[in-house]
Amino acid sequence: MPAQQPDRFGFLGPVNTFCHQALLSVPEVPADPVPFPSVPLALDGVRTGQVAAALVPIENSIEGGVSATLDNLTYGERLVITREVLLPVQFDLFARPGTELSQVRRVITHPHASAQCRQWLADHLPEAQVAEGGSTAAGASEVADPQSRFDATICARVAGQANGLVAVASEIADNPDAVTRFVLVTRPGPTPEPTGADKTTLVVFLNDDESGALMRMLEQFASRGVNLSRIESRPSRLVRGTYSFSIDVHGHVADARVAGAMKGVRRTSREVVFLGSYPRADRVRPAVEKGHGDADYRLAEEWLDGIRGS
Ligand SMILES: O=C(O)C(=O)Cc1ccccc1
Repeated sequence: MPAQQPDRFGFLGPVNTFCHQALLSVPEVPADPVPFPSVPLALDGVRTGQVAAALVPIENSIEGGVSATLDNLTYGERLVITREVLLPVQFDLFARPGTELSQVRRVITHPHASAQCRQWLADHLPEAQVAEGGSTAAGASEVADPQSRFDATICARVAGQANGLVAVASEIADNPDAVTRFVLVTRPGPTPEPTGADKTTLVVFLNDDESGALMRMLEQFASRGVNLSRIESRPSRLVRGTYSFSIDVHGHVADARVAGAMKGVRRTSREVVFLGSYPRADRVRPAVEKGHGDADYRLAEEWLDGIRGS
């Protein structure tokens, strides 16, 4: 069993991945974070107590959700998100010194990096084979090996330079404003206090044989003025041909309107997985619609208690 580092945080490594950069951007992270070669291994490191928490990518603004993270959090032993970190990402094509762009035949990188440079690759390296690496920095370290069968990698500048590579093309992302969202994940414990600018992540398994089940689930949020910032379907591993919905909700489970919506969804769906309430990275506070504030719920509760004589 790997050494226990209960005061340290893990991340998708090796050093100089985007994930590493995102972790270093959080001021209160303990020193010496621990690199893991994949998202499942980083999350298992948290489950076994090897590290206290791990930062992993969950979504990027071009390619969408990171399935390795979404599925592991849904089906693996329960973990919760306690924080999110947003990182603008820029990609360069790095190769061993002396390599020309025209000589690049084989590229290795993380699939989310190649996906975000798809058009550039089609325009500039239409014949190149692009292989999947565990991370962008792992790709850089592979290409740095003179015996490597790969000629180039798509990675962050810091990863290319740290591995002694040179940029054969710079800023090759199809969308220069791409942002990746990372989440800090821990074993279940106290939910972070509400800040007024929070997010809640849920996975909902609907009753698939009921027509309109998705619409009724969305109504639970809409009727309480609760906005969603992400909803995506993933194939359900429980019943073939069915899907779960991974959802980010604006608000905290301590907000009465969010709790009310969650109870409504729980009553009317097959299963709901709570993956945590945590502060929003952009600190934007949602406008609470009239009649949906905590005080409104409290007054209505007191009114009903009065009627019931309780
Ligand atoms: O491979 C990395 O560097 C990561 O942190 C995963 C990733 C890959 C591409 C864009 C953002 C994050």
